[in-house]
Amino acid sequence: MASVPSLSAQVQQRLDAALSSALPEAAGADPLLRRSDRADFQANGMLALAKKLGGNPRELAAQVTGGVEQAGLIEGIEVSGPGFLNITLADGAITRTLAARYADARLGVPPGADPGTTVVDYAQPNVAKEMHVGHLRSAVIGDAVVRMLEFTGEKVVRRHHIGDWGTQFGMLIQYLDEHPQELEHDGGAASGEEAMSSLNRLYKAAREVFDADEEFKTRARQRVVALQAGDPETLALWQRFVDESKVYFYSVFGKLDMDVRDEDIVGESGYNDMLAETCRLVEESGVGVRSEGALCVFFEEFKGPDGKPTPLIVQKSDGGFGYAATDLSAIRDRVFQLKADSLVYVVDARQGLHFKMVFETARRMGWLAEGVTAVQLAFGTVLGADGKPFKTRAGATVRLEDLLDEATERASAVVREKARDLTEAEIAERGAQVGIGAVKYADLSTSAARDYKFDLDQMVSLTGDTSVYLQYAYARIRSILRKAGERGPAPHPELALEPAERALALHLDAFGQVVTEAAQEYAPHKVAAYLYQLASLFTAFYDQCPVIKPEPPLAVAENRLFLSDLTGRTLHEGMALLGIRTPERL
Ligand SMILES: NC(=[NH2+])NCCC[C@H](N)C(=O)O
Repeated sequence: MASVPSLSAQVQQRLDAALSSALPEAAGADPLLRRSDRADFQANGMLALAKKLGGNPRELAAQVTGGVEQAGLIEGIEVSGPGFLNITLADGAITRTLAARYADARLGVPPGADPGTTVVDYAQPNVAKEMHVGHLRSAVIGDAVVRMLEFTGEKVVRRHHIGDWGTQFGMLIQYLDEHPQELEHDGGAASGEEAMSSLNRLYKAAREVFDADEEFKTRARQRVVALQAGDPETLALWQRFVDESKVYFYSVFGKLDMDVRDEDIVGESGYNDMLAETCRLVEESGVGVRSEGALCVFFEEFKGPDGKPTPLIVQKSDGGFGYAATDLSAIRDRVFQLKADSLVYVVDARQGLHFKMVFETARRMGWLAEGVTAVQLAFGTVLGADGKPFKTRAGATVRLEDLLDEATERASAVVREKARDLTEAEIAERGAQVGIGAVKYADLSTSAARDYKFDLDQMVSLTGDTSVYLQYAYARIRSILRKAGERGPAPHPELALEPAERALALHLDAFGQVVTEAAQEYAPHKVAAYLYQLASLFTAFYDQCPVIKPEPPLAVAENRLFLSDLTGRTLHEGMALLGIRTPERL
């Protein structure tokens, strides 16, 4: 079923028609329509237009006003101030539009007009290493971006570009070869925590031998060569590190309630076969030049942290390939094999220079040609309460699993306090949904580029801009609908709307536009801000407009139940786009 145009789209259409018949030369000009508290909508576009055409804005506004078709949609339209149009909608039109929305499973989010293929590079931890809060941000933001894009009809290819290749594996593999029992677990598969702690133990032990024993060092270096040459025995040992790490990754992603699929994990090693070719192309085209043996691309425009222009090193002087060669190869794969027209990299802002140089190199190579965009969705740093990068008291990186477990524990305490008739199992389940939701929402509700403070107390708070507040609003709506008994939700366009009903209804109308914009801009925080406002407007509505007690007339009750139900569904869908659960009861 086709989505119903929003009220603002309907008004826009009538204004466009009036504008082009009043002034054919102004056809297509943007009337700059927005929500307003003075009327329902305000259009400010006449000012700029009059300036451009050299007329009087108030006169132009009056002329357009006279030509707007009002029937069935607009109750009043008047010119105010220097030439604004204030537009009030007919109550019945508002309710009718939302009633059509009610029957639309997409809640007014239009399927993308021209869907393409987007590769989202996110949730990319490193093999044999602990995940940190930066990996959490990439996972949470990337997951929301994927969900939003998919909902708007875009074809999405997920890529978890894990760090699974490089010289550091020589030492680890050699050590494992000499101590094969190190990654063996009694009783089958290890838990994520066990997997990571054995990897940590192994890393430490290997490092110690590596630093103390020259002969081991030599053997470790030979292992790097064997790995790069594709020696089967060496590859098999390497694979054990990858598999062990995946047990750990999956357990963290599982706790985050994220579904990561094996086929989407294409780590650095996945581009190994392309590296030599990538370098050859870069060198032969002249885009890269040899400098002291290394293959470099130079830029006037990008300066390193020291203020001097830094080159992108595609191949080191010893012949080794690094991070950049892999990313350049990944671009070729994504553009030419996966046929992507958009590439999004959800990566820490501190890798900004790397991506600028990689994208510019790919542009010079013609790999990122017209019609293909590449952006880094750069995110800021997670800070501790002290405003410094988030660390434990002892200065160590915080273990992600501990963090998530603590969030769940705290949330369970909040749930238990409020719970009247929940079993322990239910409390644990809700605790996880609330706790993980809180961590995700805190991350998603600030724009990605900004740093934010990791403050669990604030995150699980019932008041303020938190996921718990939104989850409670949802659970409250579900409870109202259950309590309504015989009376059910039904729209009544014949009824006049109270101000709080009207404000809620007009906000509900905007969902499609907000989601479309947020998806296009890779900006989940816009959805979060929308939902917070929705929950706040619902609270005001529920305070001012009785739904169940004192019992309103049947039609009024049904109409309010209808607004409540649509609010609930919108909250549910919006939270789902952020990857956050909305339990039926809390
Ligand atoms: N295509 C990419 N370079 N993606 C980002 C990878 C992030 C890297 N593994 C890290 O932990 O920092």
